[in-house]
Amino acid sequence: MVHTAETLPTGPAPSLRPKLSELAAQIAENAKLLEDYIESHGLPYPSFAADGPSKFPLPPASTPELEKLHAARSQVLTASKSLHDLTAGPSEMVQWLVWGFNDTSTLHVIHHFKIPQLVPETGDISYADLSKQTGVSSLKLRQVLRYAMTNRVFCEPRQGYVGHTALSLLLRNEESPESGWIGYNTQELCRTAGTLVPSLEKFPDSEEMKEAPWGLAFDGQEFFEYMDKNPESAKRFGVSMSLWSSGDGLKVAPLVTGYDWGKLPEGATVVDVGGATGFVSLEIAKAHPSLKFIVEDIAALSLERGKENLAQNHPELVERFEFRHHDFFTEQPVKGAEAYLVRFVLHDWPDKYLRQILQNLVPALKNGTKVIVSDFVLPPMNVLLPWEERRVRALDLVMLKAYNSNEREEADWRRLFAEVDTRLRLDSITRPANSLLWVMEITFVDE
Ligand SMILES: C[S@@+](CC[C@H](N)C(=O)[O-])C[C@H]1O[C@@H](n2cnc3c(N)ncnc32)[C@H](O)[C@@H]1O
Repeated sequence: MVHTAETLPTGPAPSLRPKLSELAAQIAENAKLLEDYIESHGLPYPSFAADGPSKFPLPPASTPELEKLHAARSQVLTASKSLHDLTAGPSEMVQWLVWGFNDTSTLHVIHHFKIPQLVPETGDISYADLSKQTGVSSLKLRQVLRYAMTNRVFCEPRQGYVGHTALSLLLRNEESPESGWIGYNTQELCRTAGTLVPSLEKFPDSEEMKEAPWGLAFDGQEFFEYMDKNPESAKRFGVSMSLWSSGDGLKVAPLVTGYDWGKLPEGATVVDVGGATGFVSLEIAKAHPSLKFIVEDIAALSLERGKENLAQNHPELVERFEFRHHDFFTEQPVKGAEAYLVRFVLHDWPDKYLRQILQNLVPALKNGTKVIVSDFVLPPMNVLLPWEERRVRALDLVMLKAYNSNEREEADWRRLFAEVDTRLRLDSITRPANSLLWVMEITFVDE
């Protein structure tokens, strides 16, 4: 039986006629809830100042109030955006919407000239001194930084001097996920802003990565090809991704507990297709001592790192792991394993390639084999709160820009599995608690 963990009602579209006072009341009510929790638990109070917390303080995952507080926070974010937009009015909104590139380009300057590293952790520095150290005129620096300050990136504690805020301080460490995120977006992904229209115009139906906005921005190089040739960019991309995985989104834990691995037979082998360093399999292995794993990837470096990590940090697991170079666009070489895990891989690929990846698994499957796909399942429009909706739609848009791909709704997944092979039976599609990724269990039925 196919079931969804969450009933996703296609709710009414968010009101197009909200009332200012009702939005304000919603904000007040939910903000009070959050504030009371923070104060009564002695958590650091949110602040723009450099000594403020780097994240909005929420309790740890096991706290019973967590869901309520998450919801309150989403309500505040959603209602305050509505209140802001409604009060700005359509004409003024147009001006700001299209100026979003000012936000990105000022961050680009800040990252490029290493301003966060030049501004002292405490205290401040004059524009003149920043100019000496960067070679950029202090007038121009002031123009850029004062705009960025309207986004809480740096502050001017006294006229002509720049100091850190909680946000800019996060960028002081060049290795931080936030710095990586800015580097990747301002130097790479941002270029697709200029190539989206040409890609849609020249290649309206294309499923080829080289014809995606990314390909057009990088002389026909596909995303993965580019990353292969630019290891520094690849590293930065990897670091920036941990911004998502360290949040509640892409953690491995929900897959470990959210799928019943115990139903696999004693001693079963799980093939982790596109498994990178095998970090996902590693967590499953710790919780399920009878399972064995074969981690496959095309990236030799990832496999090497995975092997090293296992030998150094988990020698007791080495016997249960194998690492193999495998291109998933060729036939699966490990035949007859009990399960094939494809986690966070398929969403990168347009339908045509997604089908090829799965088709290459089919010759290896035997009756009863499980194919476990863990990936995004896009909710229909208007199910999520608008704030969350925006986050999800942004991800979907990035799939288009980088890969000519898209996030899929439940109906898309069903269609795709059926197109690959009618013997692939989708048994369940569930979203583990606290996870952005869903888990789809498919059984190969060949009777
Ligand atoms: C987004 S990562 C997902 C990694 C991991 N499964 C996870 O859950 O985070 C996609 C992985 O697919 C691998 N990959 C890309 N193209 C591949 C190919 N043709 N064959 C095998 N692996 C490939 C990449 O090297 C990368 O490790």
